[in-house]
Amino acid sequence: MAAKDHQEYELEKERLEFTLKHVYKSLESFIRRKDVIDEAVAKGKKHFNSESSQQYIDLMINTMLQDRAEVKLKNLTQAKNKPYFACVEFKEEGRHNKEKYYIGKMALIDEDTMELIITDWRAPIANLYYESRLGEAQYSCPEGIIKGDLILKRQFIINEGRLDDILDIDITTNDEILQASLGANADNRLKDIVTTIQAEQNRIIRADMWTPLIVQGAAGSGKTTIALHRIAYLIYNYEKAFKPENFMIIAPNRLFLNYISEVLPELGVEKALQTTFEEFALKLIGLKLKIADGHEKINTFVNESEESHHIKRNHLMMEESKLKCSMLFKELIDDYIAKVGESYIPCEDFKLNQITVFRYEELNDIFLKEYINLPIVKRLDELKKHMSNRLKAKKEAIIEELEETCINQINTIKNTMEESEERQNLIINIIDNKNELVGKIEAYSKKAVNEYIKRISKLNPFEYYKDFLQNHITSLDLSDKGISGEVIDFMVHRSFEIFKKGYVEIEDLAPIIYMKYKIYGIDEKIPVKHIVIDEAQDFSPFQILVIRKIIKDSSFTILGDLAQGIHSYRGTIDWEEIKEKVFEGKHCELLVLEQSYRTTVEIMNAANSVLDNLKAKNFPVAKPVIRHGKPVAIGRRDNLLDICKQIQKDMDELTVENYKSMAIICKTLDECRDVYSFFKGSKYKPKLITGNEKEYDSNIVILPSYLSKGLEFDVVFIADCNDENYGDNEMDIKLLYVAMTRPLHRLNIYYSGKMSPLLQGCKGQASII
Ligand SMILES: Nc1ncnc2c1ncn2[C@@H]1O[C@H](COP(=O)(O)OP(=O)(O)OP(=O)(O)O)[C@@H](O)[C@H]1O
Repeated sequence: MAAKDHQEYELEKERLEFTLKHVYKSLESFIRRKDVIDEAVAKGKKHFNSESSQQYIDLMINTMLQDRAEVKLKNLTQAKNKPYFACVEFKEEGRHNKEKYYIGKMALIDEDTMELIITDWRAPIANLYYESRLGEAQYSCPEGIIKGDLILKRQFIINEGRLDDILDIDITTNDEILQASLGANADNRLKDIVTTIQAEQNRIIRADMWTPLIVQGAAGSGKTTIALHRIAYLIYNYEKAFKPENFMIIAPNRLFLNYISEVLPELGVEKALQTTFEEFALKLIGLKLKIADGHEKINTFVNESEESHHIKRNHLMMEESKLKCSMLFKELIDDYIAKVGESYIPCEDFKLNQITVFRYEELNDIFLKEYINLPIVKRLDELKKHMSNRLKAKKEAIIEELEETCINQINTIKNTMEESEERQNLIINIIDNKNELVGKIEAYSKKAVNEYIKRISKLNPFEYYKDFLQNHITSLDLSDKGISGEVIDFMVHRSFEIFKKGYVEIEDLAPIIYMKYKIYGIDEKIPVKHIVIDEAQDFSPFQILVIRKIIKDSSFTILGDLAQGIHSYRGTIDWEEIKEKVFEGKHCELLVLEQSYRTTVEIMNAANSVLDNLKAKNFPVAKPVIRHGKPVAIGRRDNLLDICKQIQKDMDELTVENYKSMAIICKTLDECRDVYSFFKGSKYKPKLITGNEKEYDSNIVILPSYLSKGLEFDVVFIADCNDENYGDNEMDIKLLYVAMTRPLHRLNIYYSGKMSPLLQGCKGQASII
């Protein structure tokens, strides 16, 4: 239905004009205001005098105002096109009048009358739009729960300031706008979904900031999208307490960060921190370490050959990763650090001038017991205070004793000798000796503590880690923990081979940070209050624990999908472990998202049938939103070359159908390279993704399945899905599942030779091409 056919079209059109008038008015006033601020900042910078603290404060304030004005201007400019997307009409209990609230991406208030013209989607009352049905409804806000009657829920389609459609809705799921939005084609970036956030997603976005939240969400359930909306929501609601820089997203790689980079600015959030675990870890460790390319390892695993020594080596590499990422490894490091502590201070008494100030046992007791909760090096600082205080008291007593001895000696001389030059010289000698001794004691006492402490040899965290591997772990028998000596020997040997080349692996980062945390303490100020971890199934509990320990008092939103855990050998296989080991019994919410929005029923059902091959499943299966499309196409071709030729033909047809983004997903990087050599001269100019790209800037890509996680495309071609590439094992099942859940609209699977047995379940519903 066109907007004009709606019975309240004139009324809504008038409202839109009224709103736009205010948007323009506000925009003009902000442009003027910003000009003034810009001038003040420019002046402040030009005449900056570092000695004047007032000038510094003024410049800081003006720069902050300038940032805010920029965001506001950007929001207002967006609002010119689409000032709001919905409205609710609500009659609060006990009030006579009903009120209409127009909900948009930002709030707008008439500064003369203080009338609320647009309500921000993050405001408490906007909850009515996302979660309530018509009739009795309520929402909670800082003042408590507000009850009343929800009379109207209306969506608007507004483009470039023009009212194109009006839709009165009740049930929030499955509405027309959601269908239209899901049916649209993907460009190469994730987008905001404020208009169509679903109730189950809304609950996650608005969940309490301080309760750790884990979200197990099926492929395409909107985890990444809602993680970003949650940040925008928290920044809005905690605006007074926190700045955007207090929020940090940790994602798997730079390419992914680039892919999601437009959502936050679209939501009016500019400065939230975005990083990968590797970057974050390297900064914290502070040493010049290089990280080995993690994709090589997964590529080795997915490339598994039939040769037994390769199978064996891959198995040992997986066991090594598993061990380094396990909580057992953390406990072994704890034991090692306890041992380091036990022999840390010199095994000798602390003396001054042959007089014992502290016995070694006493010192060690203070070091090991009194300050056990401090990092080792920080304990030394406390120990130094004890030593200095005791030394000062001891020194004063010694000097007093010397003074007394000196006086006694002089008195004896005076009583036993006649006044003479010799007696005078003797007394002067005694005084000089005493003064010299006092001087020596004073001088030595100044450096005695430091000299004692200097005898302690300190290693840097990486050296401690190497020592732990080489000397501690090799001396242990961990067979009762299921770790064979062979795995330990392999781990140590392989680790040192990598270290010698100047690299560490991602698995080494959490242990090295943990070493630093326990031995040195982390002094870097990390001003982060809330951490969002996306694709968290690829993070080990140990990694998350380390983040939690070093960014104290921060809260967490952790989102992932165990079904996509292709790095499960170093990731998480059960959220309960994170609840127990990372949050140590603290109340922690685990929410599940089953509904999947990305793809069609046909594609999701086919992907689910692949997942059915997994023997042990500890996660709910994705349920597609009702959106039908073409059946999944499966076809056999003679070889990879023929598959490429077929894909090129498909691309020609699908381009005519207006599909913009397409991906050819292969199992391995080598296979991707082969496919790329066929396509690189073609008009499609695809980009080969190898895992080290920082920018996501192409509509047609060729990539290995393990790098496709998190991304989405209008069309996906899987090549080559034969029984050699995708066998009936956990890794292959997950890789194929990830690849099959990437398309929005179309999925064509090609194989040469024998079809993968994993496709048996979906073959019946597929179209054979
Ligand atoms: N409420 C919604 N309204 C409209 N689109 C939505 C909604 N929720 C999710 N989507 C769309 O579904 C797709 C999948 O979202 P997203 O990538 O955030 O899911 P995900 O759970 O992180 O997926 P995966 O784990 O498979 O990478 C995106 O295109 C997103 O815009």
